[in-house]
Amino acid sequence: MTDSSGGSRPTAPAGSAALHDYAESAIVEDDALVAARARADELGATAVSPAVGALLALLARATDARAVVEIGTGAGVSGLWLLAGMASDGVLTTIDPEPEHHRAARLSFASADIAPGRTRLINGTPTEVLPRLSDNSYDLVFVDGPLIHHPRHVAEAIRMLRPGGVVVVHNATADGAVADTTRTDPPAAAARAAAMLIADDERLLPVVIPLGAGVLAAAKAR
Ligand SMILES: C[S@@+](CC[C@H](N)C(=O)[O-])C[C@H]1O[C@@H](n2cnc3c(N)ncnc32)[C@H](O)[C@@H]1O
Repeated sequence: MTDSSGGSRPTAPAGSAALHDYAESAIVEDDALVAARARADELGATAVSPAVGALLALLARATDARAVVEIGTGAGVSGLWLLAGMASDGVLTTIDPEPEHHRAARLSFASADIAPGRTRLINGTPTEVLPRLSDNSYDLVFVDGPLIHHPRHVAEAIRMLRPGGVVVVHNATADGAVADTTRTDPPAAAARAAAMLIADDERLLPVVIPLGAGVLAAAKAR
């Protein structure tokens, strides 16, 4: 899905906004993703940007992911990207409390010819559902629910990750507020608390990736 055709590929100019634009415009989404993105817009379930999607696929492939948990299904945009990078027999477990979002995601998965057995959609709030998922069992956990719940979701994600697994937190900088010590509002505090849970865990190797709404990724020691 990356445009490697040469002639029409944008060149990378200097400057962080231009670099950001370049990173996003270098990714070309297929028809199923374009349709899923339109469903997400209709529902107001803000989807990951194309570059964040490509990063999810890359991390799924790098971890040879067979068991992935997603917190916040939306209309299935990030799910499609995760499935694109996962092993062909991998299963995506994706959790969302909104039945309408799951209906849209089912359409998105079907229109991309994803076999029904490769997705497990769990309707419920992640704080109720996650404690039922096993410790040390998942290759990748993607956290993309409401920012205010990130600390609880990240704590569960760390517990569920297998050694060598990767946690990916979306909207991790709260639009940059996480670095501004004067910001003590609940979203900024939640983003900071989630980041500290990761920073304070010696088993985790973290990095902040300035793509889309800001991504924090961390690999668990083997
Ligand atoms: C940003 S959207 C997810 C977008 C999706 N990951 C994608 O990129 O296509 C956040 C999702 O979290 C769900 N959500 C709402 N309330 C929630 C809650 N209390 N806990 C977890 N998820 C919730 C929403 O229904 C919404 O679908």
